[in-house]
Amino acid sequence: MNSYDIFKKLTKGIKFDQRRFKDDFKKLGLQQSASGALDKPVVPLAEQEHEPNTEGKEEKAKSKKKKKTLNDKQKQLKLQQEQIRHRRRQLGIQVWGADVPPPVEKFSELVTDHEVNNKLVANIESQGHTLPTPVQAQAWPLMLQRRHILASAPTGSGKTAAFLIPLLHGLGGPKKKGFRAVILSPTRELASQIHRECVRLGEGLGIRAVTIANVTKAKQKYGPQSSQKFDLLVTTPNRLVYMLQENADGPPLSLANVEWLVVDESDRLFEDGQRGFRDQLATIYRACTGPSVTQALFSATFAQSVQDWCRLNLHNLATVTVGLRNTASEDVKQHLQFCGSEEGKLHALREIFRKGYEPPVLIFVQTKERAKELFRELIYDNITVDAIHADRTQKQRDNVVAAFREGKMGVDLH
Ligand SMILES: Nc1ncnc2c1ncn2[C@@H]1O[C@H](COP(=O)(O)OP(=O)(O)OP(=O)(O)O)[C@@H](O)[C@H]1O
Repeated sequence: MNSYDIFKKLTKGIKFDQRRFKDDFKKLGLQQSASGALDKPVVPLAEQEHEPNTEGKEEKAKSKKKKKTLNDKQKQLKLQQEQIRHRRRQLGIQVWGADVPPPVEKFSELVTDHEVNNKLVANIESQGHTLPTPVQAQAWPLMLQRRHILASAPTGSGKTAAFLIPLLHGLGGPKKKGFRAVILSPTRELASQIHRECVRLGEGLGIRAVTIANVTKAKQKYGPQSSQKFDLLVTTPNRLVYMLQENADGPPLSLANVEWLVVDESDRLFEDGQRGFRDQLATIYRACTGPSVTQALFSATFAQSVQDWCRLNLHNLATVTVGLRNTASEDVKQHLQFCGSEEGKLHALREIFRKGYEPPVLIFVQTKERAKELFRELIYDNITVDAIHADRTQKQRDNVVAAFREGKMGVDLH
């Protein structure tokens, strides 16, 4: 026990006048505080470390608390991310790209989390759908953020509504600015189908969606001299390219105000086929001269060439794949029939029909010549069959689709 300890013990509870006993304090090695009250003794630095430093303790506690909050936040974030990954796994969704938002779980989230018009959500619910399909669940939040997207999901997985809902939301309502959204589809029939769906989903929003039935009339209706009272165009690329060809007064149709460009069945449109879709697409992209054009490409299969193009041309692209890449829908039963030769195909087909079949039946062939040939063969087999190909008029094509939809025709050739 040193002198200070002894002094402390002896003077416990007593206050000293430090000014009066200044010399004694000095002798004892005690320090005077500014207030004049007995203070801590001057202790060498080495000893100070052992002194209980309450200020440091507080800071340590604060930083510990801060660290804990940070850790808690990180843990929460990790948990959320794991939950999102789990949900994507459950839905068979794979995503690539930075900061991809979580998939939506319910239609109502579109209203609560993404400020989508109630009417639009009511329109999709009124079709009897209860939950978003996987491609819708992931494409909606992405497109609502105006991200470029490349999505592949099986046939019949609801891709049309996957791009239509964000598009209709983005357009908001009618404006007299001409076309602000363009949807490209490889065939006129598909374009009409998308247009029908668009009208159904957009009911009550006032957005004017049109499709080109006749190019000459369309030039007058949608040209620069028109009222510009239209917002969305659904068309095949070749019709649109025709409408973009310059004449003496400039192009008959302007895409200068386009904000959205959607390519449906993008893998087919990107094929290096005889119809040169790529060149047509390039012409259309060039005509969309607006300051910001969000692009969305949807298809049933995943094509590497399409992804390469998107990565090269679209900033901050998000890629979404539903199911295993390039596998058929699990809802479709498939059967592989070996036919041996070209002629064998017809025999095999006849055998299938002879055994009995349940209409409607759709047969896809490679070329219009093949469609014509097969049509000529089947028409004599007492089968109600018709064909759609590029040599048929729009009226004929529409009639075939109508008869097929109404069940008046058993077999349709494409
Ligand atoms: N959320 C949903 N729940 C149930 N059915 C839906 C939903 N959304 C769309 N559908 C329906 O699924 C069917 C197929 O949709 P859609 O034609 O959009 O598929 P798709 O993926 O575009 O197919 P394809 O690759 O053949 O063009 C339609 O009848 C559509 O009304």
